[in-house]
Amino acid sequence: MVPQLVSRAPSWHQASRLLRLPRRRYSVRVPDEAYSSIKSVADLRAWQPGTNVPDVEVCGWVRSVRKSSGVRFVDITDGSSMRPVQAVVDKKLSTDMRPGAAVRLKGTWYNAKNEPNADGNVLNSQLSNEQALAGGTEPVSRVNGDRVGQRSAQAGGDASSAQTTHELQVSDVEVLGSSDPQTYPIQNKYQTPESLRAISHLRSRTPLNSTLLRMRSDATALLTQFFFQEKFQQTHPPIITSSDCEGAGEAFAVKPADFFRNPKYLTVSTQLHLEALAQALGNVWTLSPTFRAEQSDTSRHLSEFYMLEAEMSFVRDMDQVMDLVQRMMRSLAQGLKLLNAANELEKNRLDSRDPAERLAFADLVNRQELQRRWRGLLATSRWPRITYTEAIEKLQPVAAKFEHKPVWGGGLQSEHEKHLAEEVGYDKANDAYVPVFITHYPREVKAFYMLRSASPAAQGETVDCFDLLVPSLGELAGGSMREHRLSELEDNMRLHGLEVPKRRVAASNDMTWYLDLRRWGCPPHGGFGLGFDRLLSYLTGVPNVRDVVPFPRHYERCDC
Ligand SMILES: NC(=O)C[C@H](N)C(=O)O
Repeated sequence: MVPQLVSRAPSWHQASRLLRLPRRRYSVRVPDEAYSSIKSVADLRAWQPGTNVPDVEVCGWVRSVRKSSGVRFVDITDGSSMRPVQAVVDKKLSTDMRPGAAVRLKGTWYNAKNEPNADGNVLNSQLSNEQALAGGTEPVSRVNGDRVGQRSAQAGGDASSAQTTHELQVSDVEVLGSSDPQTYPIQNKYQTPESLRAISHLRSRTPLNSTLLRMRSDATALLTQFFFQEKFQQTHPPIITSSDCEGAGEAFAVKPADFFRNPKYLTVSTQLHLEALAQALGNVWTLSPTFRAEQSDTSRHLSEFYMLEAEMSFVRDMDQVMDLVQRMMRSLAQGLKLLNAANELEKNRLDSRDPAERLAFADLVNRQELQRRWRGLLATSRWPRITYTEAIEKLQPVAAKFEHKPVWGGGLQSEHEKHLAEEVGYDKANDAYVPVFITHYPREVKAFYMLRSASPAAQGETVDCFDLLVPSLGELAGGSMREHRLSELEDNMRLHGLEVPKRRVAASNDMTWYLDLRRWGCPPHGGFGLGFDRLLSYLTGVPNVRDVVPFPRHYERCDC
C-alpha cells in the first residue's frame, strides 16, 4: 500500500485507534506493512517517501529542545544513529519533553522540503553540502521563511536536522521516563572524553560514544561471520583459570582463595585452553574478556579487555597464521565500510555544523591519518613481514631518537614498535599505513609455549612468533607456532624458570594438563591473539582505548 498523502496531523480519533495496534517491538513503527523494515531512528532518517506519512511512532530519548514561538523542535534519538530525528511539537504538548527524557511520539513523517510557501508553491529548502560546510543557513530561511529556516537558525541548531528533508510532526506525546535537565549529566554541548569517563553509566547516550558502541557491535558480528565462513568453531574458554598463560605474573587472583582448593586467577589469555579445544575441533576462535593486573596507566592499556584469539591445528607454516590475521582484518574493514556506524564516523565529520559534534570529532585522529590506516587494512598486497633481527638493524642507525637503545636480545619497546610501524609500514605509493609483522624474536624474551625456530639467528636462538604493529598503538596482535613436542616444551619451561610437573595430580594447580596435550596426538599448530579494543581504537581514530569500551577498567579505576 502506498502511504496516503496527508497534510494535517491525524485526528485524536485516529490516534486513539492507533494506540490499540499490536504491541511494538522496535523503537520506530510505521503504519504500512510494506515499510516494516523501518525499525529504528536510523531507518526512519533514511526514509524519504515522496508523500507525508501519518501514524508514525517513534520511541527514543530527548537529546535537545529548541524553542520557537508556538512550537518546540525536539531532537530524538534511540541510539541507532549518530544524528537524531527532529520532532516538531506543539508547545502545549511538549511540557515534559526535557533533555534526557524517554518518550513515545506519534505523528506524521513530514517532508519539510516540500512544504508549501504562503502562495502554495513547493520550495526546495535542502542545503547543499557546500552550503552546509560553509555554515550558511541563509538560503533556507530565505526560501522558506518560517519553520525550516528555524530548524537551522535556532540557537544550537542541529546540523543533521538541516540536512534531512523529513521531520516528525507530532500529534501525540507520552513521556515514558521523565528527566530533570537541571541534574542530567549529559549536556547538549561538548563534553571532554575525560569528563565523560566519570559518568560511564550515561556516556553511551552521547552521539559519538553510542556510535562507537554500535561499531563495536558491527565488528563483533562481522568477525563472527568471517570465522564462520572460514569454518572455525567459536568457543567459550574459561575466565577463571589455574595459570598465568603468559607467565608475566600479571594475573588478578580470585577470591575466596580456598574456594577452588588452590589459588585461581582471571585469565590473561585463553590461548592454552584454545589449544586444548583446537586438538579436538580443529580450528577454533574466541572473543573473550581477558584481564591483566599491569599497573600501566596509558591510553593503550585496560585491566579488562577483549581479546580475539584463534588457534589453527595441523599448521606448520607460520605464514598461514599471519595470512589469516591479514584476511580477517581486511574482511572486517570491508564489512564495516558497508555499515552505518563506520560510515557515520567517516562522513559526519565532513558536514558537521553542530559545534558539539565538531569538537567531539576534533578529539579523534585526523581524517587523513585515519584514511591512511583504512587504506592499509584494505590493501590487497601482503603486509610486510620482517624478522626481529632485521628490525633491530633498521632501528640501530636511528638509535639516537630513542630513550631505550635497540639491542638484539632486548625485545622491542613501544617507541621502537611505533617507529617500525610508521617507517616499514608506510606505503608511499598509496599513502597508506600497512600493518607490519615482526617475526622470530629471541627465545628468552618470548613466552615458554612458543616453538623454537629451526634455524637460529647469528646472535642467538629465536622462536617462531610474530607481533603485528601499527602506527600510534604499536602492538595490535601477537601470535606464534606452539611447541607441540613434550620434551622441547619442558625444556622451554625450564629455560623460563617454570616448574615442570612430574606427574598428574587431581585438582592440582600446575601445568600438567597443558603438558598432557603433548602426550596424545598433538599436531603442529599455531595461533594468535588480537586486542579487540585496540583494534577498534585504531579503526575509529579514538586515541584512548578507554573510550571504545562501555565501562573501562584500568589502573586505579573501576567506577561502576
Ligand atoms: N593467543 C595468543 O597467541 C595471544 C597470546 N597468548 C598473548 O597473550 O599475547
